[in-house]
Amino acid sequence: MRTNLSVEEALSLVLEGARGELGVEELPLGEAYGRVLAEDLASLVDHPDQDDTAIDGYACREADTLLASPERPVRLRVIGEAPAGKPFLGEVGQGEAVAVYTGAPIPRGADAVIRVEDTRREGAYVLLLAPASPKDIRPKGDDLRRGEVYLRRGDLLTPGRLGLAAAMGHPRVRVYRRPRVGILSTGDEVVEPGEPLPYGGVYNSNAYSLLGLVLEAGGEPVLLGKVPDSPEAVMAKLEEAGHLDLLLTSGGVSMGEYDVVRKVLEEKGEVVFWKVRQQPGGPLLFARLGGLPVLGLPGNPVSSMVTFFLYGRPFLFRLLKRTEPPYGTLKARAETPFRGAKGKKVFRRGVLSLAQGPSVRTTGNQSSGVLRSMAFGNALVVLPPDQDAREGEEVEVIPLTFVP
Ligand SMILES: Nc1nc2c(c(=O)[nH]1)N[C@H]1C(S)=C(S)[C@@H](COP(=O)(O)OP(=O)(O)OC[C@H]3O[C@@H](n4cnc5c(N)ncnc54)[C@H](O)[C@@H]3O)O[C@H]1N2
Ligand code: MOO
Ligand SMILES: [Mg+2]
Repeated sequence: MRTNLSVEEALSLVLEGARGELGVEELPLGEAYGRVLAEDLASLVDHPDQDDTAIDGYACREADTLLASPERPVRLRVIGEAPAGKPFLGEVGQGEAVAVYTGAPIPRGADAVIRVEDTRREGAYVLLLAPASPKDIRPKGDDLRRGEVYLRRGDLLTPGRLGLAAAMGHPRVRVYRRPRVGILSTGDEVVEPGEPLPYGGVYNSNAYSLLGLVLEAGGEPVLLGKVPDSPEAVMAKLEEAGHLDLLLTSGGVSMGEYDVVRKVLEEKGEVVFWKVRQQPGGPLLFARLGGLPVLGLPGNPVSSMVTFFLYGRPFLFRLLKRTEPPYGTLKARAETPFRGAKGKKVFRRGVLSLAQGPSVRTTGNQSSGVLRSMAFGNALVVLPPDQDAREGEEVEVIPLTFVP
């Protein structure tokens, strides 16, 4: 078993463990929001499928209208109407115009449009008070070209991309099955919210913060409840989790006598590594139990969240072949000092603001037992080993919501 790894070594070992092919399912667009494409999508159509008008007005020949002005309007005969969806199928000749409505194809023979505000209707004629122009014509294929690929395998179906799949003409899409992620809390002291809190007890916050993080990463959380610090109970749960794509345990991976998760995995499974030179999350463990990858997250509420975010999220992104990285980093000005740690890479919790150019301030109490820092912080401030950051200095920040 390897121990005291750098963050980078630990992450590469976790990613090596993200093997295996997720299944694929085909869903109607209405059920595919937030899923990850398992196929490239090419457009079935040009969009717009014809040159069309961006404005309500009249389509005509530009050459007829060059001298039009309020003082000397140009008079054209209106030969038809083209509401969007009811194209005008005739041809526009010299001295003629067709009333067109936004989105309607430009009739044959016309090469310019004028907005209705710059015209005056007189019975079967229209007076143009200004020249017509091609600038308000949206050319065919301006958005999409038939046969061209716009969405790729691994793309997350965001609102715009779900709409784009529809604009391309796809009623159904093939997406990856959501990776199933078991969440198991451990510890005699852990109690479900709703139960009375015994002396020395703690409510099971890890299960729920991890549930949220798993959903955010595109996984399907499977709550496995909690087990007391008993090897048999832990082993039974590990077997129950055998068919999942990843198991997250929280607690029981530090030095204590009662840290059964580590002991069971050392005996029954293969521990890939234990302990990373980071804070929070130092006692992180990564193991395999048969085909089941297990991330043994530290029990402290901040540690379990930060270690899942830094290792579990990339693991799931790898399984989902995501085309975007699991998180980005950006430089920001430290508005408050941030303390580093000896020999460890540190992830302090901060509040990042982009308003006055990226700047970040501490959430306050940085104890890894203070979950508030993850409830009200929106970023991790990354400090290299043995380095502090003074106020005003530039620091590296990982936003907890993706900002490229
Ligand atoms: N002598 C040493 N002691 C500790 C070390 C060390 O290096 N030497 N490491 C510390 C660090 S760092 C961390 S992180 C913790 C991690 O320990 P465990 O993974 O064994 O976590 P537990 O001891 O089981 O619990 C830690 C803490 O978190 C609370 N907890 C546990 N599960 C939950 C849950 N589901 N929901 C909410 N809170 C939970 C638990 O009550 C403890 O307070 O070890 C340090 N010790
Ligand atoms: O690893 Mo711990 O998360 O610093 O308490
Ligand atoms: Mg412990």
